[in-house]
Amino acid sequence: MVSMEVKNLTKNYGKERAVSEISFSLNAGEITVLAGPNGAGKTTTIKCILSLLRKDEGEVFICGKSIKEKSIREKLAYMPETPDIYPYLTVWEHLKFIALAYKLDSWEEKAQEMLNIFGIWDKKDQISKNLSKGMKQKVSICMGLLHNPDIFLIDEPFVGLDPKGIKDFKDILNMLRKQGKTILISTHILSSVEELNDKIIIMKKGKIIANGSKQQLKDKIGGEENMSLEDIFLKISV
Ligand SMILES: Nc1ncnc2c1ncn2[C@@H]1O[C@H](COP(=O)(O)OP(=O)(O)OP(=O)(O)O)[C@@H](O)[C@H]1O
Repeated sequence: MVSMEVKNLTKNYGKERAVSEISFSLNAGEITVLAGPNGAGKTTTIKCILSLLRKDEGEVFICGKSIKEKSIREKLAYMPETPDIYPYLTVWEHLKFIALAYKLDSWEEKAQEMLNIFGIWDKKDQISKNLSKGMKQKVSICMGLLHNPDIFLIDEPFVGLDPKGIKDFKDILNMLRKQGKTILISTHILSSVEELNDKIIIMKKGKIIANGSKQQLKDKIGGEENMSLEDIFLKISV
């Protein structure tokens, strides 16, 4: 089932066209990997979807409804590459902030469970300024999960996480997929999503140059059976 549809999205920075009339859809219960060389337009695309950047043209629909409706935007969670957290709030206050913003009831148990999964429960009263980069990333992930959104847009999720953090986050992504959530992961580290993709979208110079399952992309280039996602990407994008 299609849960998000992007139609003809275009974004210019001044005279430079960063994203050029791209269209794609994301399905519920699937993980889509958004890949592309530096400057391909991946972050611009995600930020336009979230209305963090004003798009020049195009429309985004969530379950058939325009993303312009505020209530629809609450279905989304964004996990940026650089954790967007407040230096003088404690870890727990960040989660409380999300609970207040989304008017959540009985959020504490879930918040505690998530902090435990990521091994940062003992940091709950620490101000975020003093956390390591990976710990900040974990707080940002917990914030994204707390309001139980349906669609996750995630930029470089594994950069900065330690091996256990990566494994825990992969387990969470798999669980969300099983729950029927929609997940878009933008990453350069394709080995990290080798087992974690249903569809791959490859962008280059603001355009989509490939879109399909790993098998479909492999067939497109006549690749060998055991070809890795990284090899497929390099063959298509270079
Ligand atoms: N604020 C900005 N002002 C002007 N140009 C920008 C701005 N942000 C991005 N660009 C340009 O838009 C294009 C797409 O950039 P974008 O950051 O979306 O690419 P990306 O695929 O996310 O790259 P990376 O993998 O390096 O993070 C690039 O040519 C970049 O220089």
